[in-house]
Amino acid sequence: MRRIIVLGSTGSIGVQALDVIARNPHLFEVVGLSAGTNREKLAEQAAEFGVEHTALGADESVSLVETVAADVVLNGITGSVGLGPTLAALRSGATLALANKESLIVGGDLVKGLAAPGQIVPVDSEHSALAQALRSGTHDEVRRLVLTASGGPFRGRTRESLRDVSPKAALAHPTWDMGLVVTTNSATLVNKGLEIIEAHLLFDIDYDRIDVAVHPQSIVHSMVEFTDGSTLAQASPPDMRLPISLGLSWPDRVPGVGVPLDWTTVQTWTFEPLDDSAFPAVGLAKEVGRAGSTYPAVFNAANEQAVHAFHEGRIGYLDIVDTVKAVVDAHEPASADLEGVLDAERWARTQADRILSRA
Ligand SMILES: NC(=O)C1=CN([C@@H]2O[C@H](COP(=O)(O)OP(=O)(O)OC[C@H]3O[C@@H](n4cnc5c(N)ncnc54)[C@H](OP(=O)(O)O)[C@@H]3O)[C@@H](O)[C@H]2O)C=CC1
Ligand SMILES: CC(=O)[C@@H](O)[C@H](O)COP(=O)(O)O
Ligand SMILES: [Mn+2]
Repeated sequence: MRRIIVLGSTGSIGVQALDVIARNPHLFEVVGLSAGTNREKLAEQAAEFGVEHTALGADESVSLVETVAADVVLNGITGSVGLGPTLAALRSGATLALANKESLIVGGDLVKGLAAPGQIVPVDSEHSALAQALRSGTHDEVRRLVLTASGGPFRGRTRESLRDVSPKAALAHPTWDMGLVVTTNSATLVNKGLEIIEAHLLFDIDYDRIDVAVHPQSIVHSMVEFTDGSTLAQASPPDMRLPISLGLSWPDRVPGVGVPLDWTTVQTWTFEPLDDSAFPAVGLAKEVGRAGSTYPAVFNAANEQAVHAFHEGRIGYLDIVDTVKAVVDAHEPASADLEGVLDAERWARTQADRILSRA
């Protein structure tokens, strides 16, 4: 029986994690829950799962992780505000089931330096797929990683045709039902950029050997190409409960958690290259990842500001990545210790807000 803390329990990842747990009471027990502001839903969940310890906000989430003993902390918080809870989870010695990719990306070596080997289990679907495929070979046998991308709701469009797209259109993800920020990031392809940095940090593969293939069906969740020319892909219908369950029970699988593919009906899986001119965020993220230091934190923080401005109707879709690029270009890297990262984030948010107010 594993004791689980679910951070961000009221969100898309959190609710699906509780569904997995509710269906497998012989495997998991919830010992702590946290949310941002949604006190009512948090209280309902605590009552349903008989949980004594709850927290609201990032600071209380840190205290929760520090005071409640758990085997696994699932970080399903959205945004880089999840950094403190990620660091606390690693310090606690629990396994960190990581959906909150932002904390790894902004924390970089800081997060990696705290993590024992195998302590971080990725929940992001692509990285879960890679982790599963990587069980089949050694690090030296890996030639490259290929992350699949759905392409988002604007796949096939030119940059100019995207100038006036609405927030509602950006939230119409073709294959996944997720929270507002990650869904918007899928529409700009910033999500795939963040995921390249996440893959580099998790699996120690250099950026030249991490590629993206657009796969609109979101059935193949990513692939590992090995040195002998063999490629292993992980495939399953798009349902986050599978990678979430692996995050909670790694290295074991939870029987029945997902519905397998149906091989008795005709289906077509397609793959195509990414259009870098319409979606420059992936190339920019690779540059940022290569530059390292405080650049990834700045990239992410500027994006978070821009995404919120877009949904408040203050800027257009194209302004999101244009703003991120302008902030990254203006950044002077600093030491990437915790203070340095937090300073760089504050600087990036202020800088982004200045640019956004003129957009
Ligand atoms: N949803 C998905 O399918 C996938 C998500 N991810 C990643 O998982 C993470 C969560 O995404 P998702 O579930 O979609 O997001 P949601 O917006 O649906 O949920 C976010 C959760 O974080 C909580 N939260 C927000 N701010 C704080 C804070 N300051 N302190 C504590 N909790 C906070 C929210 O609480 P409240 O309800 O009170 O606001 C909510 O529970 C993101 O990093 C995302 O990129 C990765 C792959 C797939
Ligand atoms: C489900 C998941 O892992 C998301 O991060 C997903 O990858 C988003 O889809 P895109 O491929 O459109 O970014
Ligand atoms: Mn993903």
